[in-house]
Amino acid sequence: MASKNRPDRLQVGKNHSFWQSWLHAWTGLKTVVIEERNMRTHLVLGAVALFAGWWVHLSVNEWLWLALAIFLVILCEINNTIAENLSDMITGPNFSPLAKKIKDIAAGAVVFAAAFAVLVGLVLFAPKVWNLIVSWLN
Ligand SMILES: Nc1ncnc2c1ncn2[C@@H]1O[C@H](COP(=O)(O)OP(=O)(O)OP(=O)(O)O)[C@@H](O)[C@H]1O
Repeated sequence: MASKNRPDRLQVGKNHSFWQSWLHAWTGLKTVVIEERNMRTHLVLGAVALFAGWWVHLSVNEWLWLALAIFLVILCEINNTIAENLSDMITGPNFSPLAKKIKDIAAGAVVFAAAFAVLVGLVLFAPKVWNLIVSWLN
């Protein structure tokens, strides 16, 4: 079947419009959220951090650091999912030392970004929580 006559779900050629590109990107994002438990965990923790930021009245700069930390973790998780799917597509259910290397490194990037997020969280929230505790005690 000619590429441009295929139903959308069988498309293999280039997108025909910005809208179609956007729709496929949106489908990709939904797929990561639906298929990856870790992504849902990151989203919940990110939402908790955003709520905490609203609660302690972060400044504009602090919001930017928090947003950077959340976006980095999500980007790395998306990247991790791409690496997992590519590996699975190539190796299938077989053990492959290269697939292991690729998946472990991609997972390492997520841990690296998560460590940055924890650091940002500590720098932003620890002093404010400490001040709150001190004001409650006095
Ligand atoms: N085909 C394979 N060959 C060798 N090792 C593999 C293979 N598939 C998975 N592994 C190992 O199992 C681990 C987990 O696999 P995979 O990343 O597919 O699962 P996951 O639960 O989605 O991981 P994550 O928690 O990073 O999202 C990999 O990091 C890798 O060490």
